[in-house]
Amino acid sequence: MVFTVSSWHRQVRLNEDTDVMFVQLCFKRCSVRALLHNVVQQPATETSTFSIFGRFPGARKQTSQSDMSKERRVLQYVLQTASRGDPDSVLAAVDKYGREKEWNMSVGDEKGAILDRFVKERAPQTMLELGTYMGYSAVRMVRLLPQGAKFITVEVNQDNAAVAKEIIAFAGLQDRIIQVLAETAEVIPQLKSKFNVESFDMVFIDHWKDFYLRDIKLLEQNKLLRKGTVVVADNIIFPGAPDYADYVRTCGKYESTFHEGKINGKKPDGMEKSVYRG
Ligand SMILES: C[S@@+](CC[C@H](N)C(=O)[O-])C[C@H]1O[C@@H](n2cnc3c(N)ncnc32)[C@H](O)[C@@H]1O
Ligand SMILES: [Mg+2]
Repeated sequence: MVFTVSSWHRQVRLNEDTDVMFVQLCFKRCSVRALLHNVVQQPATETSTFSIFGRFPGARKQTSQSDMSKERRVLQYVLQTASRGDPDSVLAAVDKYGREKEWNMSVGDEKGAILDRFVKERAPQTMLELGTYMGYSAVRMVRLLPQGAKFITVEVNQDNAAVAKEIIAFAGLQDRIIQVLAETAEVIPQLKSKFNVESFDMVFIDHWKDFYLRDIKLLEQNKLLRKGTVVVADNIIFPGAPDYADYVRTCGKYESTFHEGKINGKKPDGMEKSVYRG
């Protein structure tokens, strides 16, 4: 059996013979016990993908509030405190929960405001997001898109995608967002044929940081970028995507600039805006 273990910035494959110390080295902030706990909970399929930070399909049933995943607790808070059909109130609720109760890896309001500016400036008719998570950034961007714009967001974790679906519907944006449950490398080559897009005016990259470089190259190879496409990548400083930042700044294909913004008002981070030269 082969397992894929992922955190929010790294993914490794392992099998029964993999040295646990190797896995722990790959995930410095995670205890071996946490990793093994998740390995033994996996159903015995040939290949399994799971996150060390979430609950997995087929894992224990949630029987109480404290047993719920963090993402489900955020969803519950949104449903209880935001106003149905009001995207701004949904964003405010996710931000408030993150600040006052439990942090989550949504882009947040400080970097979100920078993202808002980029979306307004570009006014994309076609947009792709890599990494939906709970749908916060999708709601954030789609509320500013011109009517009739096509917005596709890709997520590999089905629990996250399910929470995002409910948050997006509560915000009233279910008819304006195409949610795709897939691994980005698998779906990028199929975007043209399956979703009838020629290329994207804007792309937001915010999935596992090790995949940024692989996936921007895939977007280039599949001719999904064109002259003027704005590619925005989050978490350039923390957890960091140094190989990606180096590529967009030095390969000559992009006009690239860094935009600073903190995580939760504290931790230094920022986004890279790279305009494809075509
Ligand atoms: C940082 S979160 C995205 C946050 C979201 N953009 C927001 O700001 O609201 C990263 C998400 O990317 C997903 N992900 C990671 N690698 C992926 C891949 N290769 N394909 C699809 N989704 C992936 C994770 O499951 C996680 O939900
Ligand atoms: Mg991010």
